[in-house]
Amino acid sequence: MSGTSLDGLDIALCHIQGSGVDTKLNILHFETLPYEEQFRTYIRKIFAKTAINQQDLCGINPYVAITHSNLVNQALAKWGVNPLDVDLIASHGQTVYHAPQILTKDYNLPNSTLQIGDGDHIAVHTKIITLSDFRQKHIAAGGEGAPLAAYGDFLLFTDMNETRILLNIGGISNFTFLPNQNSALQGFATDLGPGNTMMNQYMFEHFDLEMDVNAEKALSGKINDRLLFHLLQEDFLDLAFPKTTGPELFNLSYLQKKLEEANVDKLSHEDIMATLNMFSAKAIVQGIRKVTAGLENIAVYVSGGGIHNPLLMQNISAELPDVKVASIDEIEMNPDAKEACLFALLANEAVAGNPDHVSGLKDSPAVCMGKVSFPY
Ligand SMILES: CC(=O)N[C@@H]1[C@@H](O[C@H](C)C(=O)O)[C@H](O)[C@@H](COP(=O)(O)O)O[C@@H]1O
Repeated sequence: MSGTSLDGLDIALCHIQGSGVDTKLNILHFETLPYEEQFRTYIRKIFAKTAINQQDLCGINPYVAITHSNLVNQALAKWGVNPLDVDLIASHGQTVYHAPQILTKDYNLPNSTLQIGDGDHIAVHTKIITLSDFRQKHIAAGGEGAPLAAYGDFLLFTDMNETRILLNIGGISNFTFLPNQNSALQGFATDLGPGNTMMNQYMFEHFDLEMDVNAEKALSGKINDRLLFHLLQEDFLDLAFPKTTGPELFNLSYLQKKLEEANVDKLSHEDIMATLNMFSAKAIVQGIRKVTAGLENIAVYVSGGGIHNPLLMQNISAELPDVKVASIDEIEMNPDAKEACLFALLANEAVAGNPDHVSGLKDSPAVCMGKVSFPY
């Protein structure tokens, strides 16, 4: 899995038995192998941009696949695993544009999303059968191509008594709502708004750093309430669930527009980072509050890069004093590995499962996803 933050490729070697609610998934190895600067520079040329050079897009598609193959081969060598012992690769690829109609407002064109890193190249370079391009069938069957985490979350983490919110804070934040098994409610998943993406973009632009490590910058700044108020004025945040978004909306132009609307000047970079941090927390908490009203025995289990931002986690917990907020570690899943594992599970469902397994989910079409590429 490679997400919006462009930090590296998340590689999970999973041993899977069974399918559907009987799936048993064990993580044998997990590692995030960092990207080199050249890779990030190429992706940034086309990532979430409306105008790009087509020759770049054409070449970056196999380049992503070859880079990912090399990283997978490196990981297997490091773990002492023979590629012939690996049944399948599930490759999410790299999202370069995510365009639901709510973003484009062009209703002649369907919802769309584009993940590059061609599966045939991965199969040939790793000699492992590869499933890729998971999001297209979700759209073909009526969805927005995301969040796909719903499927794995539903199969692996539904609990008898506890109502669970599985919150993933990547570049964009999303959650899967999993009512307990005795509830008449149905589970579903939705994006919420920015996770780390605006903070990361700001750090890159002004400090030439990939992220605000340990929230150092945000912790030394002061929240500007006017800017925060304007950041929160966005139609997307008020739309009904489910909905999806990306850095196509939540980016530095968005921040610039809000700075002008708020008419504040002389904010330090640190103040802006403190405000962006609270903006992500509030967008997340507002989303959670919409589903928790009137419910008891709720736990929020967090995964994704955001869990390493102490201020973000503190801001979220402080706004949810009546709800248990914990790392997804607590229900025996590595918070960094979760999304990679979920794609392994999707691939398992495609080859051994049944679309009916996920028919209990609301607003997530009951389909098996992924396209098959053979090495020879
Ligand atoms: C359209 C798209 O690509 N969405 C992904 C989003 O997909 C998850 C698996 C989903 O569909 O349920 C992911 O959570 C996030 C993680 O980002 P990173 O933590 O890797 O930065 O990136 C992107 O928004």
